[in-house]
Amino acid sequence: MLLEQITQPKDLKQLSIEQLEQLATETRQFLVEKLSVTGGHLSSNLGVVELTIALHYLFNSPYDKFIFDVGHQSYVHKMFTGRMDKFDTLRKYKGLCGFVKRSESEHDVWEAGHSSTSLSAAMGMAIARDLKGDHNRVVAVIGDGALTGGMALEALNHIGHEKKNLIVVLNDNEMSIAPNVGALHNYLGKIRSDKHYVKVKEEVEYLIKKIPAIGGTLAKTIEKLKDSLKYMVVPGVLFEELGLTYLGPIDGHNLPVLLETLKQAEKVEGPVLLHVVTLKGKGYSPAEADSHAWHGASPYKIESGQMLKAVGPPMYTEVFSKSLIDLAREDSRIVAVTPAMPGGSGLLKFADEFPDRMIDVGIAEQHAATLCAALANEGIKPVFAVYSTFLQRAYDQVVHDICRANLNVIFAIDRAGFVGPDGETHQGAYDIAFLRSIPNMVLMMPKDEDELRHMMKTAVEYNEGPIAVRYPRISGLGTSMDNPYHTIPIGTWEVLRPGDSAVVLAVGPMISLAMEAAEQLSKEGVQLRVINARFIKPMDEAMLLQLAKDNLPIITMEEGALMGGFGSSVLEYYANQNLYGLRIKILGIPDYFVEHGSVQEQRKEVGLTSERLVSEVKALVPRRRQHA
Ligand SMILES: Cc1ncc(C[n+]2csc(CCOP(=O)(O)OP(=O)(O)O)c2C)c(N)n1
Ligand SMILES: CC(=O)[C@@H](O)[C@H](O)COP(=O)(O)O
Ligand SMILES: [Mg+2]
Repeated sequence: MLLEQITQPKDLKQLSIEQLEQLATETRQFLVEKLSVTGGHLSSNLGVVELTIALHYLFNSPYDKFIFDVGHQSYVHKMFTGRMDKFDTLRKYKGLCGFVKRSESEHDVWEAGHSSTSLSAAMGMAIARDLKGDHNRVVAVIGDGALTGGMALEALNHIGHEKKNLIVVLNDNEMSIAPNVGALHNYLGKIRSDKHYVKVKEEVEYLIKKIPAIGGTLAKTIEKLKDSLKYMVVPGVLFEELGLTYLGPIDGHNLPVLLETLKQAEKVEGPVLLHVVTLKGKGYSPAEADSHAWHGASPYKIESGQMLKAVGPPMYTEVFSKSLIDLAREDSRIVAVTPAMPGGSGLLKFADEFPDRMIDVGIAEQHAATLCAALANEGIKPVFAVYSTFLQRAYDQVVHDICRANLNVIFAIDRAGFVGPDGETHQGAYDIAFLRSIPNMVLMMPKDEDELRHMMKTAVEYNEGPIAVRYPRISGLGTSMDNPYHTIPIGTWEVLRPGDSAVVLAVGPMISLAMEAAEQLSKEGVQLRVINARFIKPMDEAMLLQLAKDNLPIITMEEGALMGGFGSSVLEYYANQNLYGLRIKILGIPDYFVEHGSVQEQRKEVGLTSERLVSEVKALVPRRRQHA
């Protein structure tokens, strides 16, 4: 096994081309075996095996800097940089991160998780290199999906202008998570598949070489035409026009061609874009057949390709999906908008039933947000389906185009709270803090999957401006969902369990933990009142004032950043009401980035547990009341 010989990139350099090809085969076997147990981004990594081998074979990481866009396709890079023995801990608590991670290796020079940042990073590193008088190469690997992200186009604009030496490897597998979309995708498709380009390009290049032999005025004319002739047939003319030298398209699985073209790229003065065509999922037939399903794979049986899905109540995403379809059947104004996450956001069935009312804009959250604003402006009822963490990308559009204009946009914010294996770059930790401070925004979170249905109904019926419902990346509680849809009065909380020793204002999945704690405390004579603080904004002020009158200790509990979160808004409220002297404790995600692991492990790490709540209540309730 060649793989066992590779502990550092320099070990690759001793191998022959045939051995490198053998190494590629062994690498794929390793990935398929390891990820059958851990899960992870299988199809993307299977697609970049030869590319990653070629980069480490030719260049000298970490002196030469490799930047992986998103970073979900960096497993092969991790294998060749001394971390093969850690793959059993991939995306596990305190184990190997599923994205590039500087603390893991000197070869990990740039972290990501969110898409489309690699070209900006490459440009920054190229400018820094030149300012320092260094001469290392800078190589960004960006996918065709990531290239649809606005940041990538901002960076290309700058790269083409500054003409710094850097290499952009466009890994074009025609897929984002789902099939890629957009004009850029269509353009790349034309280059990839139009044999006309290749044929005519060869003839033109042959002709151009012959010009000097023709001589005379004809040669001069053709010479003048040369550039326009070249541009007519050179694929990638878009990139050439932007100031990059375009090379390709080449087969991204053909090692000799990859090596030859990368060597050619290295000699070019200024920025180069090398267009490599790959197959997402290559080498494992289930992933080749459906690279969308195998983008974020759960553990699976290798032979059958059967993923081991958790059994039990539906994920909140599934409940969102079904309720949206139910509501859209009754209301033709409803349109769903997704920034490249139709599968993860639960919109595939919606798209099947309403193909004209599901809009995938590519990895373009900013565009998606303002598109929704304009749809609402024209009387459509847009549902912006977006992960909490990716909504961060569109913050100005939410403020400037949606909330300021007070437009009826519905935000269906999935992956709100801890997300588990994706870790710190993907935690849905900040949407409470960054949304509640925007005027006109309504923000709610259901206690269970049934309440999510009614919150969707409430959102569709709401016509006073933007309204957001956030829900977590977990299964529901198994509550019945037979109740007919009804609306919930905006800004109303509900008492789920009476109690006169202390009060907990719990948000979303924290309610289950609060009910467990209340049960435990009641055995010790402490009656914890549990309130479903289902509207984060506006809060239920009548209930807040009553709680002040009751003068019981109050604990807030949210799976969101403490800084500026729901608990903060409760503290602000009482301070603004000059209601001092209340005993209030706020529980949430502390002020640091929580790394990958399971949701349960992440909650435990930050103390979002029923046990923690029990101890905090006991600390606040006078001893005499504990035995009442
Ligand atoms: C800002 C942002 N939006 C959405 C995502 C979710 N996401 C992760 S990978 C991916 C698709 C990337 O496609 P591509 O760059 O072509 O890489 P491939 O997996 O095809 O190799 C998406 C949409 C993200 N990581 N960041
Ligand atoms: C790499 C990336 O950003 C996505 O693939 C993300 O990992 C999807 O998350 P879910 O698995 O929660 O859909
Ligand atoms: Mg792709």
